[in-house]
Amino acid sequence: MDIVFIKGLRIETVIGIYDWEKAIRQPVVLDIEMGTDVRRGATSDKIEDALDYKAVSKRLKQFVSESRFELVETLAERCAAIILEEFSVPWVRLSLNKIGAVTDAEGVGVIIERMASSDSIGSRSDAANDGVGIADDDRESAPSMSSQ
Ligand SMILES: Nc1nc2c(c(=O)[nH]1)N=C([C@H](O)[C@@H](O)CO)CN2
Repeated sequence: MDIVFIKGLRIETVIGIYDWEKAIRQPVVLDIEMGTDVRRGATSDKIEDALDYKAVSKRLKQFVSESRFELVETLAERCAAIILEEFSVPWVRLSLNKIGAVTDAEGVGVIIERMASSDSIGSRSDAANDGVGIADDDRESAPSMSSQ
């Protein structure tokens, strides 16, 4: 199996077990590996035949930034479920790092590995690759190299 990955996806969210944490937004960083077969996309050279890491990133940014959970475990499980179900990924490994949560630690969090249930494999949903909700970040032209 091949892997499409997303590394260092930083998203602000409401997360934590303490009352003060429920009143602020904190960053979490996701590292994701998604099992796939890249040969179809490599053969056609078309994004329709590939697992679109940008579409996955966009969906997770939307979900995580709007979510409110106490445990990193819960947020990680929900993100993995979105990847498996909405993008027809058969296997995912997801690391969720709550950076800054523990003084003197680079990060804390969870790493989970999940597989899709056998009846959902192969039933790719529309959300996976239909370009839903294209935002400014989804421009087809190259981003400006200007620093302003
Ligand atoms: N296994 C976990 N342990 C802890 C969590 C968590 O989500 N999972 N959360 C906290 C607090 O919210 C902490 O991050 C605040 O600094 C403590 N332990």
